Amino acid sequence: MASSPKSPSSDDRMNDASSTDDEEADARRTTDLRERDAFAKRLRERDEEQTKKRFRTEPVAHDPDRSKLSVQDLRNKSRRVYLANRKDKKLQELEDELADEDYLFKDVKLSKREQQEIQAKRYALYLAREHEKAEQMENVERYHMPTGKSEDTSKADRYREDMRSADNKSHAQNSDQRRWEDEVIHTAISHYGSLDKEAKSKQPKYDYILDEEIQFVQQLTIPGVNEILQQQKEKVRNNDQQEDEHKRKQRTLQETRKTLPIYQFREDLMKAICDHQVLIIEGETGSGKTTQLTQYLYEEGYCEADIEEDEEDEDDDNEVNLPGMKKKTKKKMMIGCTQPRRVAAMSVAARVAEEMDVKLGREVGYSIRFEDCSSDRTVIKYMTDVS
Ligand SMILES: Nc1ncnc2c1ncn2[C@@H]1O[C@H](COP(=O)(O)OP(=O)(O)OP(=O)(O)O)[C@@H](O)[C@H]1O
Repeated sequence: MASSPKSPSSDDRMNDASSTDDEEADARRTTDLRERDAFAKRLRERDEEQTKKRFRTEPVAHDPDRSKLSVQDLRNKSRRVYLANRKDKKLQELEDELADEDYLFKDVKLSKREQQEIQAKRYALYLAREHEKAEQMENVERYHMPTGKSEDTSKADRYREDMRSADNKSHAQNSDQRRWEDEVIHTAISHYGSLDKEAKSKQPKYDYILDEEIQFVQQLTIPGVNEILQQQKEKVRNNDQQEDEHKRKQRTLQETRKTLPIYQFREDLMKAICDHQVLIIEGETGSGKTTQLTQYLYEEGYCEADIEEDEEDEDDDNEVNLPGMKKKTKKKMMIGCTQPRRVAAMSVAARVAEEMDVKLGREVGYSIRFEDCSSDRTVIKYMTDVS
């Protein structure tokens, strides 16, 4: 016999209703919590996107080379990076400045100095850009000739080596190319032990001073008053010394002239020359015939002769010229001396110029084939027979 299902009592119905309500409330809470978390996550992500991160704390990979770097190396590297950035900044500034000047003073008439300044800036910018281009060409991957020096040989080389590995990845510290170079360099260097090795190692080691450093220091050093005075004194002293030296040399030359055999016959020779039209003088070689006789004649006044002129000089107002009276003027004459060889003519002329303390080619000169080293002032002239 089928029994009819038992209809739920009012209590049961109430219980059922309350459990359903609880479940719904739980589900709502869970959903709320999930939505809150999602919202908080979205907010965090958005904030992160909008925040500028100045410092990224990334884990530093262990680099064995890094630990070898000394503080000085690090300083150098940091300085290099700073200088590179600074250069870019300064160039940009210069470019902007020139653009501003172009824009502002395009139609204004600038003074010469201002124009020169702008031109100088433009030229500096041009040079800097060209330098940059050249640097880019340097970075092109290519074979670098090994220098044959180890890295700690010199500061300059170390710097170059460093730049090389930074420029070119294929030349990095552990690359094949680099290892091969190091190996070749190592085999090319001989190592010998020495007895005084210990003593040498105790000697103070000096660092290389680069030219740039010297210039840098010199530029910073402004000479003081005492230094300027010292420099001036030194200049005066040098001039005095030079003058003294010149005087001493002249004195020696004049004394040497007097020691020549011909010197003691000077008076007799001058008299004989005065009395005779043609004179043959015979003397030992080196006795002074060529160098001294010409000078004696000059010193006796044979280069200046009184010449009588018929024409009256109109320019000279002070002189009274009577009609028919002949006027006497001084005229420069030249003493000529022939030499068998061109070299002899040149050499003797140089010696006589030195003894007379004049410049070769002025008062004393020479004339040889294809070359005439004399002037209107020349009074003693040496020449070869054909010239
Ligand atoms: N070019 C010279 N540089 C230095 N000294 C020179 C030069 N020419 C001549 N003398 C010096 O001058 C001196 C006189 O030389 P000089 O030529 O006048 O002699 P010389 O009698 O003409 O000889 P020679 O008969 O060989 O021509 C020489 O002893 C020599 O010491």
